[in-house]
Amino acid sequence: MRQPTTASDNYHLISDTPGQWVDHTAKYGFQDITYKLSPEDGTARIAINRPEVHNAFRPITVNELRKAMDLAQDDPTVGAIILTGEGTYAFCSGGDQAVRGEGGYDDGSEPVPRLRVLDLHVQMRRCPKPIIAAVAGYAIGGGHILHMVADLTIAADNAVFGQTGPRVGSFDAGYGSSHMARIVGQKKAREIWFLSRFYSAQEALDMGLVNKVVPLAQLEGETMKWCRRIMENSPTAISCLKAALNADEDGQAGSMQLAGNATRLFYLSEEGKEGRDAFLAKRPARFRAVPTSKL
Ligand SMILES: CC(C)(COP(=O)(O)OP(=O)(O)OC[C@H]1O[C@@H](n2cnc3c(N)ncnc32)[C@H](O)[C@@H]1OP(=O)(O)O)[C@@H](O)C(=O)NCCC(=O)NCCSC(=O)c1cc(O)c2ccccc2c1O
Repeated sequence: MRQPTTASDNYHLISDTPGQWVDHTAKYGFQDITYKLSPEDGTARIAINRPEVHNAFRPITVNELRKAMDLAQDDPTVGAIILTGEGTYAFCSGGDQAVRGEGGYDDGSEPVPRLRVLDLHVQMRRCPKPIIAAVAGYAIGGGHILHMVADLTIAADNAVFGQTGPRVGSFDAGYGSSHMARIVGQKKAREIWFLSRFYSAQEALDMGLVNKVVPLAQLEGETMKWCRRIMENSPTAISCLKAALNADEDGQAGSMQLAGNATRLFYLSEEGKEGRDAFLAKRPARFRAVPTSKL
């Protein structure tokens, strides 16, 4: 008699080879990040590339990340987005303290100092495609928040996680606090912020901060395996699930994201199209005559 088995999902058959990356960094004039696509896998790879400061971000970096996220979101060939850091020593060490000015980060690229990374967080939440953080080395401060805001995190066994805000006179009272508490619970979130100590990859796994820990050499392959599996699945189902999982935490904006999915699906239905077609033909709509109106 056949026995039920976890292998019946065929997950073990999915390749964990690295992506075949095509580098689009120069095409978009990016200087602080790299932007690559693996067309065969339908995956975009966005990486912070400031190794001299352990991939700390300045306004230029954040604005390039926002642009790259837009590119990946609007590219119909992309179904999964990897967010990572170049090199193996740091995913990201947070906001670049050397350009922390009065009232925000200021590298001279914008007219006023801003905390633009908060806009990036919102953009990542609203992106209908899954974002997977691949973390090698330090994910600290604002870098730690970036991986938390991503939908999934694969960590290398050399990863180190933590907040430093209270040590450097900063705090993130947005997703960096509330989303963290949803992930690890209120007591643990208070510990992470109030003590500002660092945690190993295994400790992060134990508290649900990351999805999987793998040897450093397997980080890219494992991340690609997750992306390939996601690409096998229904993009609409995944997009609606992301919106649903965000919805209660994101309040009205979260409901709106979910509602937008509903409207878009309705537009694809015969009933939705009948309303448009009737208006354009200047005739009464016959909603009840089309196959999708059987509620
Ligand atoms: C990550 C480290 C623990 C690594 O330590 P290590 O000893 O290995 O390396 P060094 O400290 O010697 O660093 C080498 C080199 O890099 C520079 N550097 C590292 N991180 C940064 C950084 N974040 N900003 C600027 N420069 C950095 C370092 O100065 C060295 O330069 P040299 O010229 O001396 O070679 C350790 O580096 C570390 O603890 N880094 C700082 C982590 C940190 O405090 N990050 C900022 C937290 S606050 C934040 O990120 C933040 C950002 C936002 O945009 C917010 C927005 C809204 C609300 C809150 C925000 C927020 O809190």
